[in-house]
Amino acid sequence: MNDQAEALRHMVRNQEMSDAGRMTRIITVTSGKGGVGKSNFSLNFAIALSRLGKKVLVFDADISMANIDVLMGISSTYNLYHLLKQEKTIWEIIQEGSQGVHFIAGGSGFKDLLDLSPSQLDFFAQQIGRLQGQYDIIIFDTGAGLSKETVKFIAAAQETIVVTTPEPTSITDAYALIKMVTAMENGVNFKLIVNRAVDEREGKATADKIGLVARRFLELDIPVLGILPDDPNVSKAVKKQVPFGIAFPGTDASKAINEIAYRFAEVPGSPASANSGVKGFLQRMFKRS
Ligand SMILES: Nc1ncnc2c1ncn2[C@@H]1O[C@H](COP(=O)(O)OP(=O)(O)OP(=O)(O)O)[C@@H](O)[C@H]1O
Repeated sequence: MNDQAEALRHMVRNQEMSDAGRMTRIITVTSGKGGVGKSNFSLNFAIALSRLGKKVLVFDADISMANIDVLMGISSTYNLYHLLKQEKTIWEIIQEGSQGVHFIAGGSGFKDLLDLSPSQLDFFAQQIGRLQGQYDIIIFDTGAGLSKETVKFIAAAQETIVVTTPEPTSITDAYALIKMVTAMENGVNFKLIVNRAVDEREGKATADKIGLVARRFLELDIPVLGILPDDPNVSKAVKKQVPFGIAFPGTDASKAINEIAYRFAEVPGSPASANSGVKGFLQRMFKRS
């Protein structure tokens, strides 16, 4: 086991007593179209929440195109692949990233998380179960589009954030994703992030387009969690491999994400029940469909 994993394991164990009652809020971040800024949002949202004193874990659940570690310029020795192969425990694949945010790097090599053998699935569920009470917020950053496993993450999470840009292709794909998930799963709690808006007006118009059709054809209300501006410093930060919230704390995108995190943290998640937290997540993730 590497030193960092050892240190994390001890840290988490030491906190087990005091944190046992923590109710973890589980969020899935997804998008219909690729390249809309989902991973940048997930990571910088986690950093902003961490600055507000929340203990956050980002789980890179994009099995084919994982890149949360790349966005932070951290090379990961162990990742999701090693957990799924039962080679490492959950504590051995959790790493500490920027601003104290913990993360699990995505692994490649698995076509589908749900094509695991029963013993691999058992191990996975048991290891995820160990996260119970350890974090305030766990963010699952999924791949774009609608794979079988993304649907499972969406169905299992308490809240699903759909990221879109104002481009018509992105809007169409975001709505298609919401529509397809709604046809398969009941009661998904969607929220919308409009990324790369040239101004507030364009952001609101984008949200209205999705909100209107969702209300009319799906009878769904999709609240807007926030609007992020198109900001050249985001791309500069990506090239530097430093999250934009850290590389450019005063830039427009950072200010917007801090506000979004503040509002998000203010509003409690669903009330605590047997179905919330990690336990509820696992029950929904592995329920027979
Ligand atoms: N608010 C923004 N302003 C300007 N550029 C942005 C913004 N958000 C994202 N980008 C640009 O879009 C690129 C893609 O972002 P990101 O990798 O987060 O998208 P993604 O949706 O996670 O992609 P994938 O579908 O491949 O997982 C970034 O490298 C950055 O250059």
